[in-house]
Amino acid sequence: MRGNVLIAGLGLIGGSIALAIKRVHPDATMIGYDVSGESLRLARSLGVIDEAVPSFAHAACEADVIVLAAPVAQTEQLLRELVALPLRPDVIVTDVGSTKERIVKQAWPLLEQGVTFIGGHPMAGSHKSGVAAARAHLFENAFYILTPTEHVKEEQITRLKRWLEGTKAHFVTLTPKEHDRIAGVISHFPHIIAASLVHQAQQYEREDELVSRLAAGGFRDITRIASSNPEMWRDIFIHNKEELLHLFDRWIEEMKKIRTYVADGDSERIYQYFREAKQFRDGLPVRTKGAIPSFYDLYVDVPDYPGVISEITGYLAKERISITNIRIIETREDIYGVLRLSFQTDDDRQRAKHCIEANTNYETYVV
Ligand SMILES: NC(=O)c1ccc[n+]([C@@H]2O[C@H](COP(=O)([O-])OP(=O)(O)OC[C@H]3O[C@@H](n4cnc5c(N)ncnc54)[C@H](O)[C@@H]3O)[C@@H](O)[C@H]2O)c1
Ligand SMILES: O=C(O)C(=O)C[C@]1(C(=O)O)C=C[C@@H](O)C=C1
Repeated sequence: MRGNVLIAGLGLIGGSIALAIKRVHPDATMIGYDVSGESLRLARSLGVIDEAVPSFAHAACEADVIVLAAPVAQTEQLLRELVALPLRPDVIVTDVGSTKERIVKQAWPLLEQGVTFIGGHPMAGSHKSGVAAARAHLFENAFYILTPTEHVKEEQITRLKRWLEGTKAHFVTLTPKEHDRIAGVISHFPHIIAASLVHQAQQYEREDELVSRLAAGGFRDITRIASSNPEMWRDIFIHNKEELLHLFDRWIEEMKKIRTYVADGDSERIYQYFREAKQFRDGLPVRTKGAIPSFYDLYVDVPDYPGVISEITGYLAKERISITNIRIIETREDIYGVLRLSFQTDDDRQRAKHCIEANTNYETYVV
């Protein structure tokens, strides 16, 4: 498709959307706007956008598609600005914000003017921020929630999906309320838990500095998202306040329950608690990205000697198999460690498995 696509907010998500659109619509002109001149320059020099503009209003009036990709409070502000502008009559305005009710409410005056606004939320991301972390494939296989109101014609929704087909995401339509309720449980609330675990460790650290030095595997896994952008999460918590307050109450009840089992030394209930959680967690779809991103991981039991990682990566490089991530899991006392290699596709993972098995005696396994 041809046309001017304006991305307002050139961070991780705005940048990734721009790259995804461009790979399927090379004739479209990707125009970028950001309050940060630095992000704008970087987006231009990385080839994420074709043109960088200093004025949102001017570019918005010339755009065929407008993607609002700033933090949610700023997205509301951008929507207020759009209401006062003479936009093209067939423009599609969408956003990528992690909350939907307040944003869609803010878009009402636009909808009343007959402008197409379709709320959106690609349900994948990272704790990293900024355009340097943007990737065209970030949303592959992820759920991409759309929250159109009854004002929006079906053909406009189809047109937006066509623009976004390079994301290779699965589109799902929800009401803004449903969206905020579900996102509250599986995305927003977990971020407060991660941050609170880090606060707890920090308080203990004041008593014993070994705490952070020993913080390994499990703690790092469950708190990864505490490294996310605080500005973005502040705004999400302000937006989704009602759902989150409800979740705090339920969580406190949940903690009281499991606390009682532990206080009573009730081994059966404690076991059941973990078992039921494991069953539900293990049953979640693992090959689709989304709230829980899927990684094509391969685990390798490796002896702990210098050079073992370069030995393995060397074999993979010879067969031109690219690794997206590499990590030694847990510091263990025994002589074997577990190396976790992540790949972009299942095919790469299978090839890597055969390659390592053919060249070494190390055991490999897929979880
Ligand atoms: N990070 C994630 O995992 C994730 C996933 C899905 C959706 N989202 C949503 O996407 C949006 C962007 O998040 P991100 O992770 O890309 O953040 P980011 O920090 O990487 O990028 C945000 C960009 O917006 C710019 N910005 C701020 N105010 C602006 C304004 N008024 N006008 C134009 N640009 C402005 C910033 O300078 C920055 O470059 C947020 O609404 C967030 O809720 C984030
Ligand atoms: O993977 C991460 O780091 C994320 O936090 C991504 C995540 C999520 O909670 O799943 C964060 C916010 C979004 O709105 C969508 C995705």
